[in-house]
Amino acid sequence: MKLIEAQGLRVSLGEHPVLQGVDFHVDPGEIVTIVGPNGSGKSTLLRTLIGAVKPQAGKVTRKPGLRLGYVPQKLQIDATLPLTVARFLSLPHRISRAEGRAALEEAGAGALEGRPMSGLSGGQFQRVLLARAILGKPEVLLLDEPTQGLDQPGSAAFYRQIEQIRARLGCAVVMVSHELHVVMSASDRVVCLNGHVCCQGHPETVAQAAEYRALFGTGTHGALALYRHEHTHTHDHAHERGHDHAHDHHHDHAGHGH
Ligand SMILES: Nc1ncnc2c1ncn2[C@@H]1O[C@H](COP(=O)(O)OP(=O)(O)OP(=O)(O)O)[C@@H](O)[C@H]1O
Repeated sequence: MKLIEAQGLRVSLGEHPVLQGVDFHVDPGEIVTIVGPNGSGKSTLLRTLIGAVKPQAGKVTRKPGLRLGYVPQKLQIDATLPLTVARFLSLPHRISRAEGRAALEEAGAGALEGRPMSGLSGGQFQRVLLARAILGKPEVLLLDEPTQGLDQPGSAAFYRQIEQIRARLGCAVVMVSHELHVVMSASDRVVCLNGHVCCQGHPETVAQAAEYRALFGTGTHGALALYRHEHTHTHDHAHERGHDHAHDHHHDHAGHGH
């Protein structure tokens, strides 16, 4: 059974049509990444999936009793509220110190326990929200641009943490990300959104798709270079005729840059 299934979504915000004819689903345990240009409706899709935005047409079906963990891109909290990270985690359900620590550790925010919420950076804040989401033992974890502001090694480390969380909880993960290079290798499925679903599938398939290339160009170093690279590897040992060929392509693309 699918954890979440959306069919024919149409969402307008104010006068602005944001999503049209969007179908989307989440299977148990999979990592799905939503990519797309700025303003393409990625955050709106996540918010519609969790029920925070009502679609004008279409419907979202969630498995009855589904446990969701949602980490928004931003969340306003009152800066004058004296609230430590540990206290924030035990609202509204009390948790033990050990549970709080373990969740922070798992979210990559181990050192933040005693810090005031109001003093956290955007990235630290999201880690704390992730820790809070983990405490709810979600079946689906939805993350809106969780690697924003991280450098490349930082994001790669973050994706490894997400995979560990998935392995331990067995949860599905739906993420929005701009970081094509890292995303492509960390996802089971990529959905490319631009108001509608342009293309979707296995990361490699999407990276090669004409619709994806039209949006992101062929200068997405990582995404394409990564796969060229893997491709040459498989041929390295095989000593096939195709080897030089693949190798040439690799340089070709790297050379084209943007
Ligand atoms: N409350 C709102 N009222 C009117 N328009 C809105 C509202 N919220 C978002 N929008 C518009 O809807 C469109 C989609 O926004 P959304 O945040 O879903 O895009 P996104 O793909 O997540 O963008 P980004 O990559 O920049 O985060 C944008 O053009 C945005 O300006």
